[in-house]
This record gives sequence, structure tokens and C-alpha cells, in this order.
Amino acid sequence: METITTIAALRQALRQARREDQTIGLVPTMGAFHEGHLTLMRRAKAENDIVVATLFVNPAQFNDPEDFEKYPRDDERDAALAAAEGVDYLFTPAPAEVYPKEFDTVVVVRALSERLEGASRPGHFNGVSTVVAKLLNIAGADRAYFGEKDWQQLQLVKRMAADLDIPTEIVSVPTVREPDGLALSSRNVRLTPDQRKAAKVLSSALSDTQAIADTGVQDAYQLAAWLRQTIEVQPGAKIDYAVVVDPETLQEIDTIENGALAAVAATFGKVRLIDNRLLNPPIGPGLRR
Ligand SMILES: Nc1ncnc2c1ncn2[C@@H]1O[C@H](COP(=O)(O)OP(=O)(O)OP(=O)(O)O)[C@@H](O)[C@H]1O
Ligand SMILES: CC(C)(CO)[C@@H](O)C(=O)[O-]
Ligand code: BAL
Repeated sequence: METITTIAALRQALRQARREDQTIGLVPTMGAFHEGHLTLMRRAKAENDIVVATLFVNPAQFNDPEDFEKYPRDDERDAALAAAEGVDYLFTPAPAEVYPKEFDTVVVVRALSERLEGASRPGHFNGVSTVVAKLLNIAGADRAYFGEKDWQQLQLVKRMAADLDIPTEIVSVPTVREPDGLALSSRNVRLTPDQRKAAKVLSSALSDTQAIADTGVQDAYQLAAWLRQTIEVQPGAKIDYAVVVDPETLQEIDTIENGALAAVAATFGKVRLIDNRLLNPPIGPGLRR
């Protein structure tokens, strides 16, 4: 694996691959690799000749300076893990390489960037869409891989790629979880043991919501209220949102009969975590799946 820090050098390396008709898979990340990231890399490796992972803690998507400051970083360990997964190029640009002094453009995906994560983290998604547009342009990859844990981000990236005619296929990868259900996240390492135990409520409340839907409940508001209450009663959890929405637009819906996404965000101490689950509509009144 080669570590590359400049846009020109990455373009040069990939030009050669493209000349040889090799396919390129891109895995954008902010580092502190866990099994979720490694799963994206493995999938990219299985489906492409060349894999580029990017490691850039993007200042533009942090609205909370302490979150940026405390974001876990371990570049050496990350490089070893990426190499072990067969990543060909690890792109680790400095902020000035991505945002030179004269930089003056923002990519905005309007409706999708406003709700949920966008409402709680103002400016966050403009930072994400701008940097992802740049990474997709720099790599010119055939496919780019994103995790379903960040579901709203995934929908936003899909919308942006379609709207801007970016020819890279956006591939979604299911959420990798701890044995107790907690979605893997780089921020999990900042949880105390008690917070870690409490954080399990996110995934268990999502599973229980599906179980309630399975009993025949289709009302999205009723399911969301139940989801919210389940998290609220967990000591140590401070809820941000708990919703049942359209999986593509993330807009409110009345019923889950055509499919729905349950999405949650909550803070445990100073650590803010998110999770989501697609809800299957009930198969029939009173029938269990
Ligand atoms: N548990 C997971 N399963 C699958 N993909 C994941 C998981 N966690 C993160 N990813 C994906 O990895 C990519 C890089 O994410 P990122 O580096 O922000 O890691 P992260 O664990 O989401 O960190 P954090 O949640 O603390 O920001 C994103 O596409 C993200 O959706
Ligand atoms: C997609 C991404 C790498 C953009 O900075 C980031 O939001 C992430 O790690 O999910
Ligand atoms: N994993 C999404 C990037 C972020 O939380 O900033």
C-alpha cells in the first residue's frame, strides 16, 4: 500500500490504473478504523481492481470544536489496518491540500441537508457534500462505498452524485454492529463503561420498534413515540431525535405501509451517537413475521 498526501500524486497513480482498464473503488473515511470501515474496504476490494481509502478528518463538517478536537486519530494503526485489507492507496491529505486559502465553493444538497442530523449539526452536511464531491472528482472512481449507519449521509451523497452527474456508483454497506447490537462508530471509544452499557438502548429500541410493527402497528407517529419513550427512560441517554420517516427523503410519513426508516440520535455524556433501521411493514393484521 502506498500512502499519498497530494491530489496531484493520487491523480497520477490512478491515471496509470485507468490506462490499464482497472476499476477503482473509493472508501472515504475520517480514520480511527473499526470493523465497519474494514468491511467497506473488503467490499471495495472484492468489487474493484484498485482500492483507494481516504483518511481526512474534515474540519468543514464539524460544527462543534470539541467534537473535532476529540475526534479519535491514530494514523499509524489505520495505515497498518488498511494495508492488511489490501487497500492500494491511502489518501491522507492535510487540510490545506483540500482547502487551499482561495477555496470558495460549497456544495449544498438542500432538502436532505436540513433535517435530523442537519438540524442538530448546522452546516455539517454542507461540509460533507463539499468534501465528498471533491473526493469523488479527485478519484474518478467506478464505485464509492458508504455505510448505512450514516443513513442520511448516504442518501445525501446519492442525491448529490445524481444531481451533479458524477458517474461514480454510490454503494451502500449494511451497518456492522457489536455483539449486543451497538453500531460500530469511531466515537464509541469515548464512552465510559456505564455509557457504553446505556448506549445499547439505541439498537434495542430500534429492534423493538420493528417487533411492535410486526404486531400490526403501521402508524409512523405511534411507532416514533414508542421509540422515543424507550430511549428517554434509559438512564444516561439524552435523546436528540427519534423518528420514523421516508427512507429516501427523510421526510415525515403517516404510515409505514410502503416502507420506513426509524432513526435515532442521542448523547451519552458528551458522546453523540446515531443509529437507524429500515422498518418492514406488517405482513398482515395480527400476523407475526
Ligand atoms: N458500523 C458501521 N458499519 C458500516 N459502515 C460504517 C459503520 N460506521 C461507520 N461506517 C461508515 O464508514 C465511513 C466512514 O465513517 P467515519 O470515518 O465517520 O466513521 P464513523 O465510525 O462513522 O465515525 P463517527 O460515527 O464517530 O463519525 C462512512 O461511510 C460510514 O457510514
Ligand atoms: C464521508 C466522510 C468521509 C466525509 O468526510 C465522513 O462524513 C464520514 O466518515 O462518514
Ligand atoms: N460518520 C459521519 C461523519 C461525522 O459524524 O462527522
